[in-house]
Amino acid sequence: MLILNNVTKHYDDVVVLKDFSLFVEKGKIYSLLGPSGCGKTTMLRLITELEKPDQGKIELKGQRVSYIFQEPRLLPWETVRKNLELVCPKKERQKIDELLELMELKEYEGAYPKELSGGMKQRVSIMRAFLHPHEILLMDEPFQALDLKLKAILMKEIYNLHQSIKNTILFVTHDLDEALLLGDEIFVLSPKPASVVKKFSVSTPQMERKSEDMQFIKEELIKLLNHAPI
Ligand SMILES: Nc1ncnc2c1ncn2[C@@H]1O[C@H](COP(=O)(O)OP(=O)(O)OP(=O)(O)O)[C@@H](O)[C@H]1O
Repeated sequence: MLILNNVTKHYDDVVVLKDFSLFVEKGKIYSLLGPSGCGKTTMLRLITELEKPDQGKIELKGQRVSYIFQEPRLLPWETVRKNLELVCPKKERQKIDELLELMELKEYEGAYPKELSGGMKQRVSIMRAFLHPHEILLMDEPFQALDLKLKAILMKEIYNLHQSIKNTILFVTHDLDEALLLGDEIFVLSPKPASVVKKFSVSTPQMERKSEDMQFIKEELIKLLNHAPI
């Protein structure tokens, strides 16, 4: 469980979050859908404790946090394998080989980040986030720079990994289709200062979601977002 209780955060005279509250249950995927600049990244930074709220409280209850950023952020002077080993406890290193196989990057384990394409680097950073011991995974628009095919593959892989370790995922995006494909719960955020405008639960399992089944929620989301263009 993760609770944000009436959190307020401002930078100089800009109020980014005001009385922001969120209740997150263990083991679910939450899509947080909100317009650009509404304060999504700020909220994630507060959860990682990189920043402190001005008011309110964030309760992590001892859970560890892992993070997938918008861009890969790998250590450029280390190989793919070393980038992964650095976050992975020694006794769990066999997982690195399993993941390299799964992500079809085994033959690149000795390569340096500059030798990889953007999509390959983002795959390594996804592996790294899953190898880092955690209960809560924060994903900050991780598919932004990727083409549609790779995005679909990675979303499926992230879902499969989530199913195997049952982590809690907070997935921040401004892409309606991404939010609908991955979330068990979808929270629509207002423009800055962000607040939760509406919540939707999606009961259809992720791998069985077809666009026609999602049409109703999609139309509702579009109506809400039309008041806050994304
Ligand atoms: N360190 C900072 N100092 C000053 N202002 C900041 C800082 N970090 C964020 N902001 C401001 O806070 C607001 C929210 O930024 P944030 O990055 O949290 O939004 P976001 O919803 O993640 O945006 P995007 O979808 O474009 O990534 C923006 O107006 C931004 O300029």
